[in-house]
Formats: sequence, structure tokens, C-alpha cells
Amino acid sequence: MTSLKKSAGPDTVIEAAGLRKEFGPAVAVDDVSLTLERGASLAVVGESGSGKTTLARMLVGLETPTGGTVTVCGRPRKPGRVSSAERRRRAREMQIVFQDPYSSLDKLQRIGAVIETSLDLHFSLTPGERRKRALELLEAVGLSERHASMLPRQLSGGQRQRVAIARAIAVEPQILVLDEAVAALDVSIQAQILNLLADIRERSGIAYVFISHDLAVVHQISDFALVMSGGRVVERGATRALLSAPQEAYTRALRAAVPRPGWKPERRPVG
Ligand SMILES: Nc1ncnc2c1ncn2[C@@H]1O[C@H](COP(=O)(O)OP(=O)(O)OP(=O)(O)O)[C@@H](O)[C@H]1O
Repeated sequence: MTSLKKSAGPDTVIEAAGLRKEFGPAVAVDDVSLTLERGASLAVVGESGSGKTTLARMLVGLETPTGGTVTVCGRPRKPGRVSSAERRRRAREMQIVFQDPYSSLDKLQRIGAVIETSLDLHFSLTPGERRKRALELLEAVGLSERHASMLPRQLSGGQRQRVAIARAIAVEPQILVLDEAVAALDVSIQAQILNLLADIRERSGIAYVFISHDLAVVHQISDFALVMSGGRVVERGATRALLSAPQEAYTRALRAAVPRPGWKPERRPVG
């Protein structure tokens, strides 16, 4: 399979301290701190409305915190308007993949062009080099030249999510934030995408922040996890330990609510 460049740089890629987000009188995120090490996979788990997406959006810079700080790859992120050069630099540090790739893909743009546009923004390549790299990236996510000439609507949901992942890793970021990235997919397709993500992390050293309400998914993809409830972190630790022996009543309740019959917190092969 195509090689992906191993990332280099500081050992801590995200340092967030005391993050808070208010929407009017409502507090969506309340005093959340976290650290993400290079190449690590951190899950943020919690029920709907617990503040996961708001936290992810603050990390990526799509939402301005009401309080607290975010430092990415050693540089504090300053709120406010940023130049397009700074936006590009930030994009090289961190990319995000959303739950619904269909809405984030241009419906009229062919898949090869989606990837080439991403490459064009960040690298000086000749048209030939760009096309070659786009095909390599599609191949890295299990798609082929045949898919490059298709439109998003001609692909399945799982294939579209592969395109969104290829577009994100094209930028060679240090960090990939995945916000419910497999939630809309069938369980067997979920497993394929989780395998793909594990493989990409192993080959590239990209660190993940994996936002999910699904403990079975979190268990397969993350080394560490934060459990959020009501905007706060109620428990944190190594995913395995946290899921096999949750200390907090809330985490126990979340685990009990996992809808898969016979689900056990042991590592299972996927695929
Ligand atoms: N733009 C906004 N304006 C007002 N309230 C918001 C906004 N975004 C989020 N909220 C509120 O903040 C709280 C946390 O929402 P958030 O989407 O972060 O939770 P979540 O854990 O990601 O849930 P879900 O999985 O359902 O998206 C919720 O009460 C939500 O209604």
C-alpha cells in the first residue's frame, strides 16, 4: 500500500486548558483540559448534548472559546480573524472529518479533483505530480483510479467517508479530528473505516481526536478517552481500563447503554 509520511514535530500536539463555551446563558463546555501526544488517539465520549462537538470545534478553531486556551504544535491559537496564510498553516496542523461527508463534498466536483484541490492549496506540485499523488491517496484509502472520475453521489456512504479521509490526510496534518466520523455507517462499513484509520495512524503517525457517543467504536480506535457529561469531563484514562472498570456512575451508565448484544470491553478484531 502507498506510504504515508511520518509526522515530525513537538511531542505534544494539542494542549487545551480550561476550555469553556457559553451559548447565551447555556454552558456547552465547562473547564475542559486535555493533552494529545504526537501519534496518539484520544476519544471524547459522551451522550448527545454533552459538549463533544463544541469541544472539537474549539480545538479546530471553528468555534471561539468563551474561556481557556488551545495550543497546537507548540503555538497558542489566538482567537479572531486570521490571514489566509495563517488559515493554511493551521490546516496543515489539524484537519477535521465530519459525520456526513456528503454535505462537506462539492456535489459537482469529481473525486480526483476533490483531492487535487486539497493538494493544490498546500503544495507546489506540477499537474502531473498532483494527479499522481491524488491517485496514491485514493489508493491509500482503498479507492482506485475508477473512483477518481466519479461524482460524490455515485459513491456509497463508506466510500464518501474514505474520500473525506483522503482529502484530510492529503494535507499531511499532525492531527485529525474525527467528529462522529463513522456514526452514519453500517456496522460492517464502520469496521472497515476504523481499520483504515488505525492503519493510517500506524503508517503516518497522525494523532487522532475521535469524537463518538459509541463506546464500542471508541474502544477500537483510541488509547485514551475523556468521558463528558453536561459539558464537563467526568472521567478520563486509558480507554481499556476506563471501559472495563469505569469509576464514575455516568460512565457505567453509558457502558450499560451500549446497544450491541453481547458487547464486552475486550479488544475485538475488526473487519
Ligand atoms: N451554536 C449553538 N448555539 C446554541 N447552543 C448550542 C450551539 N451548539 C451547541 N449548543 C448546545 O451546546 C450543548 C452541547 O452541544 P454539542 O453539540 O457540543 O454536544 P454533543 O455532545 O456533540 O452532542 P451531539 O452528539 O448530539 O452533537 C447542547 O446543549 C447544544 O444544544
